[in-house]
Amino acid sequence: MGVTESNESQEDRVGYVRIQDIPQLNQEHCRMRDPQRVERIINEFVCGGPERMQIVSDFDYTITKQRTDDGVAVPSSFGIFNSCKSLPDNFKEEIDKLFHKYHPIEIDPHMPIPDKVQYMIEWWTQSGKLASGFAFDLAELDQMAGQFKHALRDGTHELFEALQRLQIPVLVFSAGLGNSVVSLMQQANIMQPNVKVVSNFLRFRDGLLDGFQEPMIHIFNKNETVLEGGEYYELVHTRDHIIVMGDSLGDADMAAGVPASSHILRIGFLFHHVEANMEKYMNAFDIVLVDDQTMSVPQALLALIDNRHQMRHPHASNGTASIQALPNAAL
Ligand SMILES: C[n+]1cn([C@@H]2O[C@H](COP(=O)(O)OP(=O)(O)O)[C@@H](O)[C@H]2O)c2nc(N)[nH]c(=O)c21
Ligand SMILES: [Mg+2]
Repeated sequence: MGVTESNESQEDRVGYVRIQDIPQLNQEHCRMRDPQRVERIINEFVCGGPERMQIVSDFDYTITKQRTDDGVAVPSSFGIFNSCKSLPDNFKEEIDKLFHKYHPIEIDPHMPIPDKVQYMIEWWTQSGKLASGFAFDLAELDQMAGQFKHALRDGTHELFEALQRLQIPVLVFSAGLGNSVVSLMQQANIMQPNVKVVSNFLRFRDGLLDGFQEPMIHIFNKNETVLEGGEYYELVHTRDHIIVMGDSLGDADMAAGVPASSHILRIGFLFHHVEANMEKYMNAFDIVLVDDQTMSVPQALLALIDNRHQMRHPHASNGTASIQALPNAAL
C-alpha cells in the first residue's frame, strides 16, 4: 500500500530530526516531560535557522558550574563582590543580616508572589544602600572574578563561539551583580558582541560607590518584559525561536514578554535536592539535566541548526547581518 500525500506526516519528511537520533538527549540524566513537544520545537528551530534564534540564559550556576571537578565552591556574582577585602568592616555583616532576613522570604513556598515582590525590592534597595558612600576599585572585583574564569560549564567557550559565528543574540539575565558577571565572562573570553548582560551594575558618584544603576533587576522581574522599549528588545523581538537556560525554577519564565506565538525550549540544570525538586523542574522546563556540568545539550541543538544552515547556504560564514556591540550597563 503506497503512502498518499495526505497521510504523510511531518515526521516522514526528509530531514526531520528525531529525539532518538540526538545522543545528548538520550542520556540517563536527561529527562523530558513531553519528548514529542521537544522534538517538534527542535524541528521548528532547525527549519527556521539561526536568523530566528535567540538564547536567554541565567548566569550563576547556569553558565558557571554547580559542581566543579576540584570541589572548589563557585561564588555567586554577589558573592564575588562581597568577598572583596577592601569593603568596609561592617559591610559583610550587614549584607549577611539582609540575606538571613530576606532569603527565607524568597524561598517561602506559601507567600503569594506579589507580596514577595515588595520584600525583594526592599532587599535589593537596602543592599544598594549598603554599597554606597565608599571608594571601590573595580580592579579588585576583576581580580576576584578572574579566579573563577575556569569554573564555566564544560563546552561554554565552544557554545559561545558557535553563537557568535551564527550571529545568534545571547541575553544573560542576572538578578545578581552585573559587574561580576561581565568581568568573569570577559576574562573567560566569552563576552562577544552578540552577548548582552542585563543585571544590576554598580553606580559611582563623585568617585564613591552609589548603589546600583536603574532599573533594578530582581528575581521576579528577571524576564524580557523589563527590556520593553530598549535597544535589545528591538534587536530580538523578531527572533521567535528561543532557548532558555537556567538552574532556578524562576529562570523558566525568563522569556516572559516575548510574543505568544514564539517557540520556547526551556533547559533546566537540576543539582540540589534532585528527588524533592524533580517534579517541579519537569513541569517548568522542557528538558531537565540532572547534575550535568556541561553545555553538551545546547551545543547539540545548535549543531543541528548549524548543519542545516550550512546545507542551505554552503558559502555563508554566518547567519544574518552582524550584531552591533551593545553597552551592558543600560537597557
Ligand atoms: C540582594 N541580593 C539578592 N541576592 C540573591 O541573589 C540571587 C540572584 O538571583 P539570580 O540572578 O536568579 O541568580 P542565581 O543564578 O544565583 O539564582 C537571588 O536569588 C538572591 O537570593 C543576594 N545575595 C547576596 N549574597 N547579597 C545580596 O545583597 C543579594
Ligand atoms: Mg542561577
